[in-house]
Amino acid sequence: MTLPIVAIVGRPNVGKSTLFNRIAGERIAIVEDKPGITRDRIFSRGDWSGREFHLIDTGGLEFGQADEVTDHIRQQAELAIEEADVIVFAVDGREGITATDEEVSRLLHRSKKPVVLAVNKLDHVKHYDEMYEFYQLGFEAVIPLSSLHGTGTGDLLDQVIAHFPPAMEEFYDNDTIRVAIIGRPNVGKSSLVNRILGEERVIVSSVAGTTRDAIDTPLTREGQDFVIIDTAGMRKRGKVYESTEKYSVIRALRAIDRSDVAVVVLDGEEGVTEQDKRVAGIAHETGKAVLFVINKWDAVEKDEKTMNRFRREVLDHFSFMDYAPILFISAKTGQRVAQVLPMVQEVAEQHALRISTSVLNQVLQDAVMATPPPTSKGRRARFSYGTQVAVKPPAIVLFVNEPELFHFSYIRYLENQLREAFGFKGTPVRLMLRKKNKD
Ligand SMILES: Nc1nc2c(ncn2[C@@H]2O[C@H](COP(=O)(O)OP(=O)(O)OP(=O)(O)O)[C@@H](O)[C@H]2O)c(=O)[nH]1
Ligand SMILES: Nc1nc2c(ncn2[C@@H]2O[C@H](COP(=O)(O)OP(=O)(O)OP(=O)(O)O)[C@@H](O)[C@H]2O)c(=O)[nH]1
Repeated sequence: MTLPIVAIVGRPNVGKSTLFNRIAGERIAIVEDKPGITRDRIFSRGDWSGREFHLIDTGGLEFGQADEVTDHIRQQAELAIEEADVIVFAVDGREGITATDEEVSRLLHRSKKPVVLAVNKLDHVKHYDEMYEFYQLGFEAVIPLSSLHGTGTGDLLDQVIAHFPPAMEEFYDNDTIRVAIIGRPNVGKSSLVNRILGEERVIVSSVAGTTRDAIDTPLTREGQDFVIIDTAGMRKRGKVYESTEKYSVIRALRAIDRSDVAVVVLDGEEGVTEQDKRVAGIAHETGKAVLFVINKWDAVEKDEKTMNRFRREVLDHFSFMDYAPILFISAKTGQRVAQVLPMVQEVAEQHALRISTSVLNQVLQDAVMATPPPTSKGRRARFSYGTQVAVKPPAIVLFVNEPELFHFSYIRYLENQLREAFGFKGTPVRLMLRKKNKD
């Protein structure tokens, strides 16, 4: 399902980042616990009243050609207008309306996108009168709030989700493997898609795109249906933000949401960049199966150690995704491109793997026997049993006596034991601790 995108825009210092952190709050904290994940505090997920969404702080985006502050804000607003489903326009309730606020308002009005005006920095109810002036900007939803204290953000989110488009239906049946080809600009995504479609064993069906902003290509290979979710349809040539690398992350978000498997394309010539980490991190956090494809391998000067060196580089940067297989290919010459779809199929199967409770517990009991859980503060950690509660990705609940006695490193140990026994190649595995009630 495609999650709606909410973008926060506004001039500098009105409190966009503070508001972003407030809304993203808990999730950011959770994510930061995991070592190795880049947290740039520009993209996050939020949820409110059971509706999940992506949140973007456009203030954190860099725009190549912006010299003036107003240029910069205009570009943020344009990006929000293009990409967001709902725009949160933040202003400083203490300073009143500025010329820049008025200019942004005009742009937003012209776009006809739903806008919720967040009148920030009203830390006390007695300041709420300040908000009335902002009705002059012509937006219907005007919400007084304090991002600092967290007051008013609930009312803001009520308004935001009221403007969400209805949940979009997927047309593909459950057996169809949905593949997102993602990566930063110029790594060769389009070239790879074209190569795959040109493969002998692939039958491309002619069904047109099924959602409003992605071009989907359904195909069949040896009886297995796939759909390649291409982000090309979202490309708007000539826009200022086209040149910004972070823009491509927004494109990737949409595609990843709808996929089972994310094929993360890296440039073999250039190596791994921060941007790659951001894109791949999204696939990991959203629980998709992942396959790394190192493209342009034809252009890399190689000796017998090059492949291993690159593999190590990938592992260094993506230590939190060491489950993902790595393929070295050339979209240009076609080298190993024929292995991409079979590998996608393999990780998709692992992503949907269901382990019976009895088999699961044999493995877990053996693991606990071999290395018992730690003792801490004189209390002994005890594991009772585990059960798989979900697939895509596999999620396993571990019932224990005291969840807080189980450290990250021990959970990681159990995960490794499960991977050794069951594979789970290419898929994240979620392990969750629950306190077992005394019986
Ligand atoms: N009193 C008060 N101060 C706030 C509130 N929200 C943000 N601030 C302060 O305003 C300043 C700017 O906040 P930021 O969140 O960095 O603002 P921003 O809009 O992201 O700024 P840029 O990154 O420059 O675009 C900081 O000193 C915040 O602590 C609020 O609700 N009340
Ligand atoms: N040497 C070499 N060049 C490649 C290979 N694959 C793609 N390229 C080149 O890399 C450039 C970018 O390829 P695209 O397929 O357009 O890359 P993309 O990732 O779709 O780029 P965006 O549309 O900007 O997102 C082009 O000049 C391709 O010819 C490859 O396997 N080897």
